Amino acid sequence: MSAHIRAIRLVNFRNYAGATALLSPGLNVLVGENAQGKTNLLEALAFVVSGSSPRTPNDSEVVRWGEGFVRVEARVVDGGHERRLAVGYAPGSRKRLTVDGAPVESLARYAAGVAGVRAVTFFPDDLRVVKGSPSDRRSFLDALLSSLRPAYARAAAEYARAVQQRNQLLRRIRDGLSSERTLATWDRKVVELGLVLLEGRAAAAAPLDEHFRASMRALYGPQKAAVGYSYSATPERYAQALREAHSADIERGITSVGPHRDDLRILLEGVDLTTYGSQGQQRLATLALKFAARDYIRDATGQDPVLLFDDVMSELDERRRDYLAGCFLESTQAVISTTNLRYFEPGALRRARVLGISGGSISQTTKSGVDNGG
Ligand SMILES: Nc1ncnc2c1ncn2[C@@H]1O[C@H](COP(=O)(O)OP(=O)(O)OP(=O)(O)O)[C@@H](O)[C@H]1O
Repeated sequence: MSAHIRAIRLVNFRNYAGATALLSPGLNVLVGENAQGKTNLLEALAFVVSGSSPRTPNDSEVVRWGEGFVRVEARVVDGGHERRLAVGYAPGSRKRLTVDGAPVESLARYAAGVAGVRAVTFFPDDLRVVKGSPSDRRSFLDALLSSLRPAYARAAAEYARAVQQRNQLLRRIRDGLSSERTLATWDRKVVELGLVLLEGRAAAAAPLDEHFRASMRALYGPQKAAVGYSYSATPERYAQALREAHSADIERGITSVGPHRDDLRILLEGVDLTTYGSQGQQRLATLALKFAARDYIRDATGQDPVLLFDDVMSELDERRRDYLAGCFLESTQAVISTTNLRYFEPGALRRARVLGISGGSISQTTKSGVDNGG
């Protein structure tokens, strides 16, 4: 069986001064009124599993206002084995990541599942993956691939820096401060790193498409859905395309070709959902992409990631809600927030662990069903 989170402790995490929650395998429901801390608890679960927040690149934001540090601990059960994870951060110092008390020096390694557990998250902002800009879709792909391979995460970070430096050089050439001959060195570096990204993304494209189609069939309907990678230059043509763009790039002062210009196209019956999708279609396609990510991780690792989904039920019709509740119940572990328990049918709730969230505290309600959790 795949790993699941048995318990989490939050200290100074957003609106939580100090709180503990026990979780079960299968479905866990966080219920509470608006602005009580449901989203923050889901974020804390992702924070302790991956070492950073999926909602903000700025760690200081998760530190409770007026406090000097944040700490989140979790106990993860993997087969018969239990691991203790902890992420601590004080603004101005390095983030501290530990597994069973031993420091993990590299965030990329921690994020790529060193602790034996991964998460797929859904926050309302994630609708951007479908309706937002190409960079939102690239971030989705990069986060997924980084959660599987620290080498990919490192290449993505180095590639972004290399492109920035190349752009600076382009502007210097344009302003007559450097010679065009100096570009060749940067082209080589950019291509070397860019190819790591292109090859990783290309290898993921077909399985993601297959999983996305299957999820859309179940969530949306029989219409043909597809997700496809759209290149500014294919891996084979990349180096040449970069060379051919030299004079245009110098004129504009930006690198116009490479994985930082690519996109993921999300289609339903051939129609681009980014441009033409209805709200409901965009929402279901976002969810289907998240399930596709789950399936991709499962194929790659043999382990089910934990699903952390914020307020997914409210905008869906009853049939789709019931279908989703079934998926969550069958997951290794799903933690789902809601303002209203009526979005779950009674049979599903009986098999779920329900946690009440109010004003930054968590009340543990009992769970009749799969196990008694603790
Ligand atoms: N760093 C922080 N320190 C203290 N409080 C914070 C911090 N960041 C956010 N908050 C507060 O936490 C509260 C709870 O937010 P959260 O998004 O978790 O609510 P929620 O229960 O998911 O509500 P909703 O149902 O409206 O989405 C908000 O009032 C927010 O202002």
